[in-house]
Amino acid sequence: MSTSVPLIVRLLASSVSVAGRAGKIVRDVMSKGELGIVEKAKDDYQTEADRSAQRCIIASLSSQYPKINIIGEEDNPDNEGDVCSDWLTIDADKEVLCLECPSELQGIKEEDIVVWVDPLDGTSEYTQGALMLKRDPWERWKMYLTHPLISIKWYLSLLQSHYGFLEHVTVLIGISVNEKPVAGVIHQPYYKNVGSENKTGRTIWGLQEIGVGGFTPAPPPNSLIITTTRSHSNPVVEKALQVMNASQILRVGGAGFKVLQLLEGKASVYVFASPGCKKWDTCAPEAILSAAGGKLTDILGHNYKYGASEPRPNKTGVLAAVNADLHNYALNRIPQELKEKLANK
Ligand SMILES: Nc1ncnc2c1ncn2[C@@H]1O[C@H](COP(=O)(O)O)[C@@H](O)[C@H]1OP(=O)(O)O
Ligand SMILES: [Mg+2]
Repeated sequence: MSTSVPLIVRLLASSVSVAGRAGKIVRDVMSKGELGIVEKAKDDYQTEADRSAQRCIIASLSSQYPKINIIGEEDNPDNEGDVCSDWLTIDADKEVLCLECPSELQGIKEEDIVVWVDPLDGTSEYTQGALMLKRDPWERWKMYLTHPLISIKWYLSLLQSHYGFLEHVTVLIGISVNEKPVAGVIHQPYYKNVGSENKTGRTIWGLQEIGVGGFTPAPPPNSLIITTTRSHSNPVVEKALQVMNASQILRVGGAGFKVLQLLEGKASVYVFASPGCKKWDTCAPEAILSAAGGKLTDILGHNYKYGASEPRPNKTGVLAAVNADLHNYALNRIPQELKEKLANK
């Protein structure tokens, strides 16, 4: 790859390619059927796909950009296994390589960059999707036949919803400079491909001042549709949803997938009034959403910082919207008392 291409553009192009490779690892681990699930903390799981996809991304990026600080969700002593040679990806997306470099980012050096990697956002949805994919079709029918109270319609919708969970899974690579997310990649390994011939997923990228690519963003819905967690709710999260006066609430997995819903016009605001998300969950989604004209902050309206020494947890939740007006609307609806509760946790 030519070094005459500005660093940030090269890094984004490399991240697009390696995210696709990591997505293939995520699918391969699922196909082999041995997920190797470990509970890292309460309700916080890790699988072989998280571990291998992270090793692929970090080894590939650090071999090309040795001075960049790369921080991954699965950075821990249990994740120091070998990196297969065919995981090492030094390709760079050709379309991204042709992008103009934003003026503010022209002179930056590797040392100024921190990359936040979530190799598999939506681990709970990945493991639940696996449950239905793995089960032998005959076992499934036996389950139906031996439970006469389960109607065929109910059974089919259960199957559908479990398959659907896999679309919530994403690979996230967020690029920050001077503590601010400036570029990012969201790769969806199972985009419209469960049971179909398309086995490549899709990759969406964003770059500050330039915009987003990989798909065309859609305008927001006409009424207020909120997207939020399906697996990490609690009474404070529910209270913050209630006050929004929304016409519909979508409950889906993963920070990456929720931001995709905003960009695709399926929802207009993402509300999560709880700790739980970490810097690697929000860096790439925030960069892409901002490049598309949206805004992502905590529930108090403050920006998260993405310097290497920042604490990993996003303790004061997530509030994101497709534009500043909707963000402001949602911010004003959240009661002061709820904001204080989160700030003092
Ligand atoms: N309580 C929690 N414990 C662990 N991870 C959480 C928690 N809440 C949120 N997350 C992370 O933030 C993402 C978005 O949250 P949610 O799906 O609940 O909206 C999750 O996919 C998960 O990332 P990951 O799947 O990478 O561990
Ligand atoms: Mg995550």
